[in-house]
Amino acid sequence: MAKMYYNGDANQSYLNGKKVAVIGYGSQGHAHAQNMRESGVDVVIGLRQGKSWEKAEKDGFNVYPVGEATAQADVVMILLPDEMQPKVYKEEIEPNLTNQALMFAHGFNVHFSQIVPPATNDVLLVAPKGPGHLVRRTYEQEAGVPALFAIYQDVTGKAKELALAYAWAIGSLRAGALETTFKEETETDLFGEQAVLCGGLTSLVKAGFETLVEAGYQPELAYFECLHELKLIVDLMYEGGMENMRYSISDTAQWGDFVSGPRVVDARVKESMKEVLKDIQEGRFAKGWILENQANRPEFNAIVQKENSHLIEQVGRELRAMMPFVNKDKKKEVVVSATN
Ligand SMILES: NC(=O)C1=CN([C@@H]2O[C@H](COP(=O)(O)OP(=O)(O)OC[C@H]3O[C@@H](n4cnc5c(N)ncnc54)[C@H](OP(=O)(O)O)[C@@H]3O)[C@@H](O)[C@H]2O)C=CC1
Ligand SMILES: CC(=O)[C@](C)(O)C(=O)O
Repeated sequence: MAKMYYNGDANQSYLNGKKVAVIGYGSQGHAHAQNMRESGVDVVIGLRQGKSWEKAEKDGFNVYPVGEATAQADVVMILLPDEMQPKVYKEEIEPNLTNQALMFAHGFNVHFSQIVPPATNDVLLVAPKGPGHLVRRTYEQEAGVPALFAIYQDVTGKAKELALAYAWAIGSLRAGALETTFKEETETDLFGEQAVLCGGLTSLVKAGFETLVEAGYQPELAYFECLHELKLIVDLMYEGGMENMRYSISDTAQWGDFVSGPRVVDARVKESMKEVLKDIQEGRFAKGWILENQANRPEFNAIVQKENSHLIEQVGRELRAMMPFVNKDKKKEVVVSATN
């Protein structure tokens, strides 16, 4: 087993007296900034004028243009959208670099040479293995999201100490951190989000939903069966593996799992996964994503429109509106129709 790092492995005072500039205040940025502040770290935010700037100010942070935040910091954590990073780095971060440590939460731009850091600075990543809003929510629950960390360049000899102190400050060492490389983090993160977590899962859920609806079953029933219940099943796997989930479901469901699962996700699926991984490893995915953004996202925007109008999304919106507890973190007034 690889070595996992936990709270006791970090020099928790390493960031004392140091200023961390979090560049970006979105999914990851708001979580890192708020968690670090509560861990006693001096945090400033680097942004452009806009909704994030207003939100960060409302959350009590000192917000500066990216260059100014970079210039005053000892550590710069870039939490901008991957496709925005090269331009902002070139125009606003690089000109303000002296000896700051440069940090990322995903290795994409360094690994695919969209950002070439100076040889004079520590360069590292701390990548929580989970959505930013859960990095924040679990921190508040005295828990944390596990993270990967990688050292790309260690000029000071302190890069690993910084990585562990940072992972501690955002709460990830409560769950554990694993050392990796920029290449391994980038390739596995892209693969996981494409073939399993997001791409694979949404395709499977939609296929299941469409199969039931096309066979004449009620869309609401198909939603509950193929999407809503998924969280309940995955929660059991999260808590105790597939064994725990299988313990909790019926033996009928377990038998169905064993005899039908491999028919749905058969050998062809694994072959497709290997092709997806190869596209990532050989840079074809990265090239396509970079070009899509350079062309101002024609395909991306069209697919978003199509996906959001899928029947499963329409049905889901209606059902979730009647289940405000589903989004307990979002304040929703319960609209109780006269017919309820
Ligand atoms: N989302 C996740 O859960 C995870 C993300 N990551 C990585 O974290 C990094 C950040 O991703 P994520 O948090 O999802 O990003 P988001 O899209 O959620 O947030 C991006 C932030 O950057 C700001 N921003 C965008 N463009 C600019 C600009 N030109 N100048 C200044 N600020 C700008 C946005 O502000 P504005 O309001 O102005 O648009 C926003 O605050 C990425 O490298 C990603 O791969 C890693 C693990 C998980
Ligand atoms: C949440 C996460 O880690 C992802 C799916 O890789 C991402 O949002 O980049």
